[in-house]
Amino acid sequence: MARLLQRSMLASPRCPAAVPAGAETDAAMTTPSPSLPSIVIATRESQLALWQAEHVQSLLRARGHAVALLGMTTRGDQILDRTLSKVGGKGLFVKELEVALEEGRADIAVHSLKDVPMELPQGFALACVMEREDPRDAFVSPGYASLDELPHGAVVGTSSLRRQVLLQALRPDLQIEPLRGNVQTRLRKLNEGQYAAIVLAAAGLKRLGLHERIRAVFTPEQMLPAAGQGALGIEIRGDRHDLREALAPLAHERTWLTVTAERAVSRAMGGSCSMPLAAHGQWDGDTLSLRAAWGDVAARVPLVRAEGAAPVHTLEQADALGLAVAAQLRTAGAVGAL
Ligand SMILES: NCc1[nH]cc(CCC(=O)O)c1CC(=O)O
Repeated sequence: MARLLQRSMLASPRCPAAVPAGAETDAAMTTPSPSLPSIVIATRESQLALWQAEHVQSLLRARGHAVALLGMTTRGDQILDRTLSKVGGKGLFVKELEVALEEGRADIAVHSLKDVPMELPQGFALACVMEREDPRDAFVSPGYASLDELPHGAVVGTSSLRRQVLLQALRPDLQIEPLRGNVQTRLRKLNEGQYAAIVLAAAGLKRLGLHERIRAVFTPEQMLPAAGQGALGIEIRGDRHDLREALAPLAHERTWLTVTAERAVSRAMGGSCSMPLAAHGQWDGDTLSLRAAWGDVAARVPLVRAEGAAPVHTLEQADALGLAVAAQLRTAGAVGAL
């Protein structure tokens, strides 16, 4: 299912940040230039996906491109009753968008990198990675200010295996219950009283203007983020060289290097959302420090952790750091899927 979205349908008063200051008001900059490619963005229709697509739309418009959105529903949006890891994982949110790129109905797809499989299918490429939002996880609860305040045995909602094992490591007494759906659906279920607290990515809440729902953010020491969390990636068909130039100004080099290292850990471990895996990079000058954690929900294996650091200037160096940290994880007892 796909349809071209009208501007009026997308008006989202909750997300003023979707329009960078000055971008839409400067008529000279937003008048499409006939010499630049016009661009159709394929997007899911959750509020977060729309925010992200509109964000890219406004950045490209500010550079003189005519940009339209093509809204579509993916399998991942339809299957809401089962844990994603059981029904096919990350690819579920991207496949339909790739078909639109393949058929030329759209030119680019904007993704939360966290949801993008480590290896893109043949014929597709990541044209750029954009500046990262807050990569941390957020504690959201109407009744409690932090994880420490939760009473013994409290019910916490998350369907992420990573969050599940990391929460269990912090508080073995908690009862972790599945929680699916887009950000708004998850908040509604929390409001309905099914959970004492839930854990969500801070980035999604901030993008949707829902900062005030965040009671506490977990430090990476407490809850190591997922590879790519908080970063957006733009996917194109590999043969669309005409678009690479248009998208290059949207790239954020530091973020790209960081998430390349993080994603290399996932790739080396055969990571999918059926494997609890965290990978998070932080900079100290030109040195990238990369930490990773692996766990096994069923076997209740204690968490395996590894870390490494190296000066990183190229994507190859970032990738090598990720592979080295993955190798350490395996030495320490982590079992990859490959
Ligand atoms: N799996 C769903 C998903 N994909 C990306 C985000 C948040 C935004 C981001 O990480 O960029 C979320 C929601 C969440 O994990 O709370």
